[in-house]
Amino acid sequence: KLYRNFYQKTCPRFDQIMQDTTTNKQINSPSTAAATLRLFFHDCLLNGCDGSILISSTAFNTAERDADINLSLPGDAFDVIVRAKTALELACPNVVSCADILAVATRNLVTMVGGPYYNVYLGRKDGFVSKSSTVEGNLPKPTMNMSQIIQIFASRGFSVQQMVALSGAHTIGFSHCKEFISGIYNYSKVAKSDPQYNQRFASALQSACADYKNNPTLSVFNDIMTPNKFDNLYFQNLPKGLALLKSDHALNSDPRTKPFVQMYAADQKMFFQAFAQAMEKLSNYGVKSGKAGEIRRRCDAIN
Ligand code: HEM
Ligand SMILES: [Ca+2]
Ligand SMILES: [Ca+2]
Repeated sequence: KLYRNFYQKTCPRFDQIMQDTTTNKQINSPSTAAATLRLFFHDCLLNGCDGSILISSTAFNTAERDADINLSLPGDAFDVIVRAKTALELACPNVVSCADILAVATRNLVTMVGGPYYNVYLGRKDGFVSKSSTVEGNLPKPTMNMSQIIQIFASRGFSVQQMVALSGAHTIGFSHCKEFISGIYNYSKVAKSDPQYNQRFASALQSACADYKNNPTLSVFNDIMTPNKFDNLYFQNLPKGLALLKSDHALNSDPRTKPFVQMYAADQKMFFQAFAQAMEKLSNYGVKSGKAGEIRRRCDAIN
């Protein structure tokens, strides 16, 4: 259903325009890569990779992006999509879908910050449905237990190993204090084999988040070692007690996921291969073709 050179005839400058737009945006706003990767993940898990996350609410419909969990999706991620769409509409009107733009922008940005390249096949149509009421339970939350998280991925055909590889996305970007605040005060000292928060890390987080109730924008890097570089340091941090979210910690303590954490911590090449494969699979998940979708004129509204 998807093709490597889908826009070759209809929009020959597609690749170039995508490359220019993502590069400019990332240079001017370095948080764009992580923002867009999370946006893409949240798009694909609901209704497949169909740009449903890009739709704005109207008087008649509260859209996915206004569900609680999506309110923290940064404006920079939406902005890079709007910029690419604007440039593409000038070059080849009514041809390129917002879903394709989001998939390619994500790949370009991941590669730009040091991550692996993977192929993104093209020809996705944009979906007609985006409802905030369908979001709950369909996206992982740090408070879920590992069985719940595994189930969210398994129901979409992703193995435990692929879920762990995809979680390596937390090698870039940040989390708001409210996402991990409960863990940094009542963390317990446990056996060396299963460290929870490193004590100094927990105190640093406590001071970084001291004022979070007054200032809900306070946030901390997901990977304190190399926050802006896509690498395997996220996995190396976990056994050291330097994971930020409860769900990150859990990857290293649950026997189902720990072997993969160890593997990717030891070997960045294996992580990159697994991540690239899993991202290619995610990019194809639930894509729409034919009458099941459309080419949106604006990414934030159904035609
Ligand atoms: C495994 C279960 C997962 C859970 C529980 C989880 C949860 C979270 C939470 C709570 C945040 C912080 C959001 C904020 O405060 O703004 C976050 C950030 C992020 N997540 Fe996940 N996530 C998971 C998996 C994934 C996957 C599979 C990807 C992508 C393939 C991903 C990509 C990201 C990125 C890139 C950020 C940083 C966003 C930014 O800097 O703007 N996450 N995640
Ligand atoms: Ca979607
Ligand atoms: Ca990193």
